[in-house]
Amino acid sequence: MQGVWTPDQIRAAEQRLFTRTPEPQVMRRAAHAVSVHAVRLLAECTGGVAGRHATLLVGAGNNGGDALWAGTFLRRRGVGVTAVLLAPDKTHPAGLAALRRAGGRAVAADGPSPDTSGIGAEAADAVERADAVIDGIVGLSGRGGLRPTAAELWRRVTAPVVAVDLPSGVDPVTGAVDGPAVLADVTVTFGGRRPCHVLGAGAVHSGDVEVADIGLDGYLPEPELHLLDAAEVGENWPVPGPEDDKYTQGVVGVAAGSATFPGAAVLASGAAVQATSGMVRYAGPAADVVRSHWPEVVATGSITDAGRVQAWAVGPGIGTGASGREVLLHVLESGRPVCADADSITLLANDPTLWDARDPDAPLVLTPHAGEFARLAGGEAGTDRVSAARDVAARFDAVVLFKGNTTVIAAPDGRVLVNDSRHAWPATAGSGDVLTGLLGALLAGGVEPWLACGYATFVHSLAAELAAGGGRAAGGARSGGSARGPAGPGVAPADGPGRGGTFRVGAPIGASALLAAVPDAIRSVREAAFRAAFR
Ligand SMILES: NC(=O)C1=CN([C@@H]2O[C@H](COP(=O)(O)OP(=O)(O)OC[C@H]3O[C@@H](n4cnc5c(N)ncnc54)[C@H](O)[C@@H]3O)[C@@H](O)[C@H]2O)[C@@H](O)CC1
Ligand SMILES: [K+]
Repeated sequence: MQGVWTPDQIRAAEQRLFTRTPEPQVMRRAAHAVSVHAVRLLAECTGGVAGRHATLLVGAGNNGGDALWAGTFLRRRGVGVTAVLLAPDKTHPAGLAALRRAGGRAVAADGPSPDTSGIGAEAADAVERADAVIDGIVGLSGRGGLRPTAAELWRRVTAPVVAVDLPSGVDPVTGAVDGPAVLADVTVTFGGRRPCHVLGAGAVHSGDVEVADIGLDGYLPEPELHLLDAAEVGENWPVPGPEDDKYTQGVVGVAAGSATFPGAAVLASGAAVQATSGMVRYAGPAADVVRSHWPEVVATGSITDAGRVQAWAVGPGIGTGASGREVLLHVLESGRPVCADADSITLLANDPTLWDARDPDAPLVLTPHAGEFARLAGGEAGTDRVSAARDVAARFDAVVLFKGNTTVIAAPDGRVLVNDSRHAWPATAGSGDVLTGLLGALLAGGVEPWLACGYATFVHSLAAELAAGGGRAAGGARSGGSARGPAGPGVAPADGPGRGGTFRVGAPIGASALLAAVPDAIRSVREAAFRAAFR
């Protein structure tokens, strides 16, 4: 599992590090890592390094200092470097002196300009003609969107971008973007990811995040957030062992759908079938339809005849009336782990007496989207979705999987996992029903609920991407080093509506296609685990 630390945690760790290693030395280490990635990007995007030109956007603080030192290292590789200074009076003095000594040039951002932008002609030229841009406008101390001069410079950037620490203009803590902000191809950060690299729009603006070692390891506390990787998901996805039969792997019960709306039942049951080799039971009015789609499901018309299960997935399409309430009550009283989604969340939010039916020892997972979350919480989540999810998890003693482009998974004890899918392919009707089925299967397989949410979300998101045939591409950032491709000198990036990963190839999918891709997604994470084990 990878960690994510808040700016305050990072700053405190840096202060402890500085008692052993002088601050300028740490900065040079950070800057060297930035220069390494800038060299890589230059080589990939222009086919060369020496003789190319990098432009540094330099703000008032240490983030600008990092950029200036990175420029100094680039000079040693024969790269022409121009620093555009946004606050000439406050520019990091040692960094600026070092760049000048190395033969780099510095120009003020504002100055006599041929237009009304206020950007000096030299600065405009340096930005527009750059082969690569290094964003050192603002880092951990950033607040709000880019200020006007920085925004005007950014508007002129067409070259690939390496952001220092984080893309300027993105809120370091929440990842929110509420003004102009840099869209980076690569963000080089130090010691560990910050929340803005994985939350909300910040995850997209960061592009590929590279974590450089600056010696912080021994000084960092428990991370604020956690991220899963494919290998970890694959290693822990339950598959049958030599001693297993259909019962020992855990039987999952699905209570979803209605006679008039059987789709949710088909999708949730199908997801459970694809996720587990054990047994799936379905109970509800869509039993015939479920059976016809998934003959392996043991389906019955009534929740009271469902038989024994090790976990329940309940809610999609059950309705918020009396029959839905009966189903939910039965499931909550079963004493089994429950994944409660969709209508069951609305039922719980509307009728607090339902909580009394719950066996306090049985884990409960709630999987709200924004509207359901607001109903549960009694108000909108706002921009700090992590704190909001943590509060609701503690309040209801449940694991809360708060859906969104970044899914936030909070446990009642305060642990938080995030899944920064950086694509929105799962935003399609019925995709939540698939997630519910996956989660039910993992809970029935005995996976710890917080992790089960993380594994299910990871596979769900990957299945959507595989089904869509997605990946970032033309006009956008590199994806696995491929999107911009190894273009020759002078080859412009392909046209596209965005930079920094905002444009994606692939085609929209429906939930059935997502569901069909689940086995491929599981196969892919298991392969990642296999490769990691033999690395
Ligand atoms: N403490 C250290 O020595 C180290 C810090 N590092 C770098 O230092 C950075 C933090 O440096 P600082 O604390 O000096 O602050 P920053 O460089 O993040 O910010 C500098 C100033 O920019 C201004 N600013 C805030 N929001 C802005 C916006 N939206 N647009 C334009 N200007 C804005 C503020 O006046 C702020 O004080 C980190 O992000 C990292 O890049 C690294 O060198 C590692 C070591
Ligand atoms: K930056």
